[in-house]
Amino acid sequence: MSQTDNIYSQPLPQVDSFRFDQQVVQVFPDMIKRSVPGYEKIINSIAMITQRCAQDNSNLYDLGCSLGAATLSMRRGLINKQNCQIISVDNSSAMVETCQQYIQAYKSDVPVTVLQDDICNVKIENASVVVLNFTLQFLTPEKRLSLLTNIYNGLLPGGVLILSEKFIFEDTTSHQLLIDLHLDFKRSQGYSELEISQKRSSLDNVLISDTVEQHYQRLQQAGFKHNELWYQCFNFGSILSIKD
Ligand SMILES: Nc1ncnc2c1ncn2[C@@H]1O[C@H](C[S@+](CC[C@H]([NH3+])C(=O)[O-])CC(=O)[O-])[C@@H](O)[C@H]1O
Ligand SMILES: O=C(O)C(=O)Cc1ccccc1
Repeated sequence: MSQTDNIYSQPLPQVDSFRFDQQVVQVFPDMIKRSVPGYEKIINSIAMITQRCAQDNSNLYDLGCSLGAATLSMRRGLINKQNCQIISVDNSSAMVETCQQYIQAYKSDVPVTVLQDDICNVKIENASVVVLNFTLQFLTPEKRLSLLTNIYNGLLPGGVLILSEKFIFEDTTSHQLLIDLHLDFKRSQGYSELEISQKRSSLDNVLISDTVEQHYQRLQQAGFKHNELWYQCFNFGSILSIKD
């Protein structure tokens, strides 16, 4: 299945900006598991949140689905729900192609549609669960509020948004320690100093993090009144937002 991520293991003459291309697709499950502390916990919890929050006759969205890990988790949470469908969206053609294969590999009665599109162009409608699992951070900051507003407007009463992100922290002492702990996590997963530093420069200006407070503010501006951090490990975490 997935290969070991060694994309940044050799010195590169020039480190290009990070892209979700075919090379990344080939190692993606390994890369994300070894780079994001708590990733598997969040993926597994998405099934539990879905089981409790999905509504009969509704749509569920996985925005920035990559290879569909969150889609498959949502689908596992949909047992005993009637007439639900999942719409999974990613703008990387390489991701979408392989995602289709992953989804088809597991049999299920729940229909899944995988779309190659910018998530900013997708109309969210009749939604009970929307997942943004480490995707919002890759959108230019100016586009973030309108996406969240679109999601809020497309959610049914009682519908939820699961928003997972890499955070920054206003308190510089806490910020530095949590960043260092993330680097320790990557070292513990077998990444070398060279891999860590080349990956970091490839993500410069590509992955733009906000503070938890900035997320709360933006979610409130979008209309969400109930926003709570339900999981955090170092500088990675996930917010659950509920529409009244
Ligand atoms: N504007 C956009 N429109 C559509 N897709 C986008 C856009 N910008 C970025 N993406 C896509 O968002 C995904 C982010 S990865 C999500 C992991 C997944 N959710 C997981 O639960 O495994 C997170 C990470 O690698 O840290 C990539 O597949 C991009 O192509
Ligand atoms: O690798 C990192 O340092 C990250 O911040 C997380 C990540 C994981 C997978 C793709 C891009 C970023």
